[in-house]
Amino acid sequence: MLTVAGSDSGGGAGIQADLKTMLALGVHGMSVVTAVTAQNSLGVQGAWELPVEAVRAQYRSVVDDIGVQAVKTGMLASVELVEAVAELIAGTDAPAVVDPVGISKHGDSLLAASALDSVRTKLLPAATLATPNLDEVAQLTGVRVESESDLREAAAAVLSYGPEWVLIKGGHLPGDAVDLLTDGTEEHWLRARRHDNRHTHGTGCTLASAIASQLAKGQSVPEAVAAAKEYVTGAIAAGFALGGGIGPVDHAWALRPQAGPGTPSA
Ligand SMILES: Nc1ncnc2c1ncn2[C@@H]1O[C@H](COP(=O)(O)OP(=O)(O)O)[C@@H](O)[C@H]1O
Ligand SMILES: Cc1ncc(COP(=O)(O)OP(=O)(O)O)c(N)n1
Repeated sequence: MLTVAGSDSGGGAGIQADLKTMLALGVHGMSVVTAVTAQNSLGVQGAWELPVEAVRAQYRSVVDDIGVQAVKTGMLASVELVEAVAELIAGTDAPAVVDPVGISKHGDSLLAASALDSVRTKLLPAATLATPNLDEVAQLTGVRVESESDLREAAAAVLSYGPEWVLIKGGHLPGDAVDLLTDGTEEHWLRARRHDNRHTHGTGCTLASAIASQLAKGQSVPEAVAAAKEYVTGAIAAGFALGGGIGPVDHAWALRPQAGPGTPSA
């Protein structure tokens, strides 16, 4: 499986979260790095994009020789990278999970405002599944979700840009962690108990790469999302208290059920 995303030096989100998730779920992980961030549990201290040429070359190297069963996209940073990646995934015969990463949990921008229109008109139409969080829904569609009852309106607004499926992540709402998956016909509500654990850095990347990993194994979109929700919920429950701020989820939780949550060493 292939992730096209930014690097998080702290290892909680981005490429690092994606590769750990793929390993935990038993698929071969490959990566196209779009940007490098200096990032830790306190926030993003710096970000540098790679040239479009470097992103295209990484993608072609992997796809033309090894092949891919599923692609996941994350931080794309700029108009140029969004448009190049949209073209690459549209030309690849594999399901694409698009996580339209806009802003980190700490409020740091990971996408230029000027790129929003390209996300709407080029990237989302190339997606098998888009997985926006509530801030990204607001940025992309103007719909402000304040409760579970607004999730349908948000899903319809995102679907109008052309992805086959959308998963609206309600993780930022109070109460249970409820997400809505729909293709405009079928509706699947995914509900998990909210874990009162502040160490949730990387939840969105982890969920999207878990979904793509399950798609790579041949599951349908609803099956892949259900399995991925279970994986991310376990990873949040076991989250690590690393650093002085918001620590990462525990990507390896399912590999060491005996160890119990929250006992890692950096
Ligand atoms: N505290 C929590 N307990 C359980 N599940 C959560 C919690 N926070 C988020 N989730 C779930 O984690 C997944 C990622 O959602 P979210 O955190 O909203 O994404 P993002 O990282 O993109 O902001 C969703 O399935 C959401 O419901
Ligand atoms: C390099 C990089 N990519 C994406 C994100 C956002 O990740 P996400 O899973 O949404 O987690 P939070 O930032 O919300 O904790 C990132 N931070 N860095």
